[in-house]
Amino acid sequence: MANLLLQFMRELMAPRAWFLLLPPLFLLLVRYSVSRKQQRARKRQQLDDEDEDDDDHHLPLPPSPPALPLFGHLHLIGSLPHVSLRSLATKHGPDLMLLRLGAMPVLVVSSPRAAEAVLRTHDHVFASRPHSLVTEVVLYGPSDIGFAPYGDHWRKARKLVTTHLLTVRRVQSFRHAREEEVSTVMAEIAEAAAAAGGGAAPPVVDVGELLGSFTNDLACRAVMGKSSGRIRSKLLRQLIVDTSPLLGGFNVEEFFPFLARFGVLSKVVRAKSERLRKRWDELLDGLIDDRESMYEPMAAAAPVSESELKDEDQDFIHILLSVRDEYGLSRESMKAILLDVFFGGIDTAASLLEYTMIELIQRPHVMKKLQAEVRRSSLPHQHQQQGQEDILREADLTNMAYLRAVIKESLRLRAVAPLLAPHLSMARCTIDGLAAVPAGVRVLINAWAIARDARFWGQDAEEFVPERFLDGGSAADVGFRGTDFQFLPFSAGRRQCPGINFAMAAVEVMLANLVRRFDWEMPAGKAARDIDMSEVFGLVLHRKEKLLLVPKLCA
Ligand code: HEM
Repeated sequence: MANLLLQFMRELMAPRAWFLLLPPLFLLLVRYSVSRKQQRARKRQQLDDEDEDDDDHHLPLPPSPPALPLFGHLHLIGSLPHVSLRSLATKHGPDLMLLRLGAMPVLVVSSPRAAEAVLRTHDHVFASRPHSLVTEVVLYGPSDIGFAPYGDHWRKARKLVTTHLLTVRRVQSFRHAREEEVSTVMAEIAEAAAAAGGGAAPPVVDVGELLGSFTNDLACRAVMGKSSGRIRSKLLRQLIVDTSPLLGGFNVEEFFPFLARFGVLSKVVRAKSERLRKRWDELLDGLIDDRESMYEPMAAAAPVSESELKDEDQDFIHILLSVRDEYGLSRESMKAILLDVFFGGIDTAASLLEYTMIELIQRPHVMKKLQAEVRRSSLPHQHQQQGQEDILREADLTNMAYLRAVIKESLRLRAVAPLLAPHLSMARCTIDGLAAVPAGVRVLINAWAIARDARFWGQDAEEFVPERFLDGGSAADVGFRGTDFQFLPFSAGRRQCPGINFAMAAVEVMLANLVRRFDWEMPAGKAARDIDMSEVFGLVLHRKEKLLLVPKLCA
């Protein structure tokens, strides 16, 4: 896809859609030219009406680049929207910029000051999500947390997740599961590395695949108390990859809701989403049925509250079943929440780990420094359990400041969710006394651009320099928990990611072990600087190519 305009043309060229679209397109063009002026006049009037008693009522809308009729600014957005939006913002709105993608108004936020206004000062106004046919179908309503509009359902579901599923205590209770999974991955890599002896070609490991199965198995153990098995694991990861672009918020039918109203386009999108939902249904119903068949007889014999569940029964499905009545949870809501956990838990952490490995392999001095820290601090043999790989445990990581700095730097430079998730303005709002944002505007916070902006990070903003986060470094006091608006990998405010602890625990222990146990090299004939960094945009950014590296067992 060269850009969104091309994507639009491609949807139109779908064999069944083309002829059916002619009459609505014609009507659309007529309607568009007639109504454009009226719309502008109405909008101006609306702003004036809303603000009769408001000193700010003469505030302008945020700046916009010149637009095309009908398409608005769609033609300016390339296949990596966060990159296009950064270039546009530099020229037209370094803090705030108002675009029109088709018929959809979009506010682009590109500075910490503007991000703070949206995510803290006016959080209550911007805490909703735009409606989309895709989330309506794939996420059952949406009955999940991540895409639900702001309101009672979202509040309840969010409370359930933050007080029952992703608490600090619960995340700690998965420590053994994490360590076991790390141990399994280390054994697999060690086996591959050992196979290289006796003159055989050096083993090449698909690092992305290993990390993907690691985060996948961890999420499965949290959700259902055990790994998913190879086939389910593959199915799950493929489903996530297929869903991510649709949830990224750059879908044609969202730009042209009036086209969708004519039916044809919405039918195409609906059919695509329904196929996806059917695949999710099969998987999630299977998982819930499995656990329900264990839980129901237990609950019938002696009803158990969540606090009475034994540790080994504290998987998410079990907990959801035990609080089902208290929260009035339907089967659909349960599936939607599980989908959020899989979606949030698998791809994001795997992607972060993969990008971190690339940064390390491309910067041997950083890799050496990190290896020195994890190798110095390790006390592996005291912890080794029978039949398990000798790994660094989570308790060994407490004082590893460089490990944390490397992960933070990776979160900064390689934001896995570059535009966070789309927000929606629920009412008209004036920002910083600078500009007025109407109600019903989709809001994209370009966390990727903000985190690479030399105005806030210095001249080396585009460089991978973990030292900036160490004591005495320029960003020593900057954290990712939503109080520093130049660094928002998990966002801030009401919609902030509730999975931070879950993600960070997995990433830290895995990265520490990957670099402690092995030295990593590029396959023969390849140089680290040649790693292909082409990416596919979605809610989570993916690299297109596999990351193949050669592990060498460290003596
Ligand atoms: C490196 C890992 C992760 C990153 C970078 C990340 C990032 C994000 C971001 C940027 C958002 C959107 C915030 C907004 O719209 O303002 C989000 C939302 C969310 N994340 Fe994460 N996430 C990660 C891991 C996880 C994990 C492990 C889980 C669960 C197990 C999770 C569950 C969620 C949920 C449920 C939401 C929706 C929150 C809401 O709308 O109220 N995430 N995450």
